[in-house]
Amino acid sequence: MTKRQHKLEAINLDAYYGDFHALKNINIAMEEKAVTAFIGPSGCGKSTFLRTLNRMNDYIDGFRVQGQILLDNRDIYASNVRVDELRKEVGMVFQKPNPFPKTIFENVVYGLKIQGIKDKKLLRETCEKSLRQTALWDEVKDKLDKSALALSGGQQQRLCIARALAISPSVILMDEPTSALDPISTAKIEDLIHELKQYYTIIIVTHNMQQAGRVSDHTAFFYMGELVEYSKTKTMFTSPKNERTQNYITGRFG
Ligand SMILES: Nc1ncnc2c1ncn2[C@@H]1O[C@H](COP(=O)(O)OP(=O)(O)OP(=O)(O)O)[C@@H](O)[C@H]1O
Repeated sequence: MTKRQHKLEAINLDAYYGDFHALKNINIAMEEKAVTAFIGPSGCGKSTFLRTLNRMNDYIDGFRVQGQILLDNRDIYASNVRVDELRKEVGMVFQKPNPFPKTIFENVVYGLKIQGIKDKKLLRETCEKSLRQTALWDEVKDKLDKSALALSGGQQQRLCIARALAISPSVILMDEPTSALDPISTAKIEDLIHELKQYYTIIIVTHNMQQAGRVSDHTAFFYMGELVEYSKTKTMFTSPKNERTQNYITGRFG
């Protein structure tokens, strides 16, 4: 078997909100075309870390990082990196589905249009392909010109994933993508994650340990800004090495 590549890597990464030290010397290498889950109690730094992976925190006043994040071995915080290019490569899906108040079609092709792509055939083809990838095509193909806001919450989240896929990223960051969804919609997104990992590197923040167990290949446990343990998901849930990990996954705190 060929050795799997590391798609993303953090090296001695520290992050601060002003004086507050939110991430402490994080070292982790995340595998290509696999799912990595970030777990840990509220406020431990999962979202902060996820957002450093496409520089989403750049918008926050007083936020700064030290150390490196390598994407395909290139430091994404290097001065010559174009953040708009980075975000094309590293897409993001948020906790609450956030479609724009536009048609389904316009939502999916939004990123392409921003890039100046006007070719109608290309836009239509990309729209269909992305909606098929998120198993939404059959449900919406007859109402592409209807408002995305009329879709159910679960459909809206799959639409947001389709919107992220339309710009051909290689990494998709998901910040608690199912926490606002019912169990059936959650199962659909989990199935989707399973399909998508053939083509994409997926990093997911989740509060739901069963979900981490179901969807991820590797799991990272964070606690108070530190990466406490990182291993294959099976190993983490059957024989965690650290007592804090054990306490967390057995529900003793959280
Ligand atoms: N914009 C901000 N300004 C200042 N501090 C922040 C900001 N965002 C997060 N923090 C702090 O950084 C720490 C980590 O927050 P983060 O949102 O990354 O945690 P989390 O593990 O994702 O939590 P949750 O599971 O509740 O979403 C927390 O102490 C939080 O209060």
